[in-house]
Amino acid sequence: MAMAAAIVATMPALKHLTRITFTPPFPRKLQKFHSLASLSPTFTQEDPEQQRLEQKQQNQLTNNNNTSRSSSSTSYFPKRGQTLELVCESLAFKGKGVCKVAETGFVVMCDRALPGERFIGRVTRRKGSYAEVTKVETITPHWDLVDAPCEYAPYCGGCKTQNLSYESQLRAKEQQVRELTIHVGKFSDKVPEFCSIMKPIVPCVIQFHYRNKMEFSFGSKKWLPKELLGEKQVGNEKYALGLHAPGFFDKVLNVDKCLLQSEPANMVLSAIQDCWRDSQFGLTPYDVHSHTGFLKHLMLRTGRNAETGLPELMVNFVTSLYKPELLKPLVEKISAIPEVVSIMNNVNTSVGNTSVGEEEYILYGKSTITEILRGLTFQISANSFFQTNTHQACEAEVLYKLIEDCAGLRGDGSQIVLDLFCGTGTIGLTLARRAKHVYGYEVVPQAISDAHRNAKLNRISNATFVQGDLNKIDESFGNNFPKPDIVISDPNRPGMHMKLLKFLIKLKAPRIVYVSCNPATCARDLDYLCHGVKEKNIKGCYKLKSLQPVDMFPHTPHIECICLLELF
Ligand SMILES: C[S@@+](CC[C@H](N)C(=O)[O-])C[C@H]1O[C@@H](n2cnc3c(N)ncnc32)[C@H](O)[C@@H]1O
Repeated sequence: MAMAAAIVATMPALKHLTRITFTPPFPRKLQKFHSLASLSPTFTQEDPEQQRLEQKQQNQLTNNNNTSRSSSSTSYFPKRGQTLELVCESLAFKGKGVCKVAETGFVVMCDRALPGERFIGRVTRRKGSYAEVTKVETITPHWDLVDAPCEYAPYCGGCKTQNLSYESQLRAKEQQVRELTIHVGKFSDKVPEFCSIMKPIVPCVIQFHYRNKMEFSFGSKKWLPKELLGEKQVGNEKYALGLHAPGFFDKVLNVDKCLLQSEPANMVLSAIQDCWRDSQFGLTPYDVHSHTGFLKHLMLRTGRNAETGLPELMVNFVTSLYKPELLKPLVEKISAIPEVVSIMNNVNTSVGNTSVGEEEYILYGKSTITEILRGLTFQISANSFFQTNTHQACEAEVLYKLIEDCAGLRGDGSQIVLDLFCGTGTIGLTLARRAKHVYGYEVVPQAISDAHRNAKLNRISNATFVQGDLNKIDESFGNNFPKPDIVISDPNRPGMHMKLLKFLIKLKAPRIVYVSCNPATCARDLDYLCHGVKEKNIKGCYKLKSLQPVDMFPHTPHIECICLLELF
């Protein structure tokens, strides 16, 4: 694969606006990665391959349950529209409740059903060996019920488990990782070492205001709860700014405040909510049906000033056109908030729901914000990935400390590190101080520029970052770096591509640290690396030494895992 160093061309300043044009053709490819950053499940435009995989894994799990059903009831399959009385037993993918139909043991999945909850569900669709239901009515609530502090919690697609005690959330996540490791990863829990491999989940001490990045959508159709559906909404009252309501790609739940993001970010959100519908400004939300309208998304990102440690904020307006004069009143209002140091405009003319623009403009301040991590300073641009839980990743340093411990660098400066899916270089640069050289690979050109800038900023000269798509590697991949002693792989939710897995099996680096934000694809990839793929005549060559779940996302179904693999 020809991997070219990133080129992010900066065009001459246009009056007060700086225009940054991206190297084509990457934005099309990025759509799916960045839409995954959203909190709303409906907003995510997931890769069909990923959906097939999740479906397969779901079937594998439910098959396990469904094959243990009594033979008299194995023919049972509920009909579409049928109502059933159900009890939720546990949580599975995307936080869906796993329930069994009494006397048959047949498994159904229900969004927003929580462990212990008895409810009436209506069958909506058949999916492989199981069925999906929607909740009609709760008969008795779930165990460990707590009051959800957020007023939007019953509807919002983000915090699905806010009214489940945090201890129960942790238990459910730990159980989910364990089940996936056994059923998808094919690791036996009957062997004595299984208990020592599976580490208990690391909780997150701060359970609110932990997210440093939130992406809200502008919409022309406000989502309303059932009880308000009759209310007439005229003109701009129909407009909304918030998160997509689960199940509706075209309806937006209006939110004035989000308890997951920082206080300054909430100040910005509230300031924008106060005025964006004002007809004198002529601002319109983008309509996903007619493909008209101007405002698409609002991204708020919180960092910290490297000298003072105080919060600093980036505001990114994603619009369908480049019309900075329309944004001027909003820019004037929010630039008055002292924490706001950067206001960006990503212009996205495509009909897709992505927040990455083909062009990016600075409307106010600088084009990056900073964050401090393990004594290093990182500059982050609007479209670069950065771990979203600042406390767990940066302040308490849980995640990066665990990664460093797993990497187990000797510290004599003799070892080579390969940092796959390196983003802005955070993992590689924190390891570079103890390594001979770090080689990082990443698809987003902006993230690669950030990584170069971050290496320079921290006076690290033993790190090389290269832009390229790790799903498209060919035989030549690996020719440009020496054999690594340690591979770090930190992919997005779809996990690693088969080409990359094959490369790693052939490469045979002594150690792999696999950092994953999707325990399902993580289990699949661990299975390939450790057990191989019979049909493809690929032999696995790694032993799973430890699997450590970390809660980076309280109240949401997401789980982070750090796995250590060693060559047998
Ligand atoms: C979970 S993030 C990890 C980033 C980084 N390791 C960190 O901790 O900040 C995954 C990264 O993989 C990148 N990525 C996604 N798909 C990729 C691909 N096919 N090839 C290379 N990089 C990819 C994303 O842009 C993102 O920066």
